[in-house]
Amino acid sequence: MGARILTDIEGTTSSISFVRDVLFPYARRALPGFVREHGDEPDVRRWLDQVAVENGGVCSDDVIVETLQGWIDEDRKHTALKALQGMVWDAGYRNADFTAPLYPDVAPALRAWRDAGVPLAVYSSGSVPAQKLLFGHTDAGDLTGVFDAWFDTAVGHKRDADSYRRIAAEYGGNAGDIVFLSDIVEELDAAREAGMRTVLLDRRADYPTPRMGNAANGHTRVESFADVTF
Ligand SMILES: CSCCC(=O)C(=O)COP(=O)(O)O
Ligand SMILES: [Mg+2]
Repeated sequence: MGARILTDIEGTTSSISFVRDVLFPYARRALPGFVREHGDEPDVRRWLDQVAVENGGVCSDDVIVETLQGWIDEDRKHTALKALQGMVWDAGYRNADFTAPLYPDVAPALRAWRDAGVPLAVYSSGSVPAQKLLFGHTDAGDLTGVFDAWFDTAVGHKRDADSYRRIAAEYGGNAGDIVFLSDIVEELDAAREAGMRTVLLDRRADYPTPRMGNAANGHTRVESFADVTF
């Protein structure tokens, strides 16, 4: 079987600043109103209840919202936060409050790989619905159709090799056929431990100092999707 691509989002297909300076502040601002309006819906309540449990049990929605806002400030990759953020961003994309900028090399490469028959998948800490929203509203159009599979922290955390083993089992093929693209060395280390091939995206806009030598920890290093080979 040939190569299969698995890509991260933040720092890999889209800038860190889009996620930190646009998406996270939007979610932070919109969360109180969202919880007031939708907090009784079972699909929302179950995530709010998980946050309450982490807070030691029963607590008010105001406390839950403050907890979630604190987690946003810490960039915590908690599955409940990520699920709720995705629901909040839905309104932002639908109202055209923002679109998702991709690095300019990303859409052409994804389309070319797709046209060449290379399977494509996403693995992000953002929930699968949030991933689909982002790729459905990029500045290069709706790219959801290029992807064959989507993975989030339901398979486990991104620095844990077992997450990549689960992805390999679900995505199909051998782990060694999967090429994981990410800006985070610790994620690439975990993917390599699971047998995947790895490519470090080292984008100047996100990482002003090039990560050469030890800083790349043996992972193939590129600055653009145009330079990814497999
Ligand atoms: C699905 S877009 C939002 C990305 C996000 O919430 C996040 O935490 C970024 O994580 P990634 O694993 O893509 O670096
Ligand atoms: Mg990333």
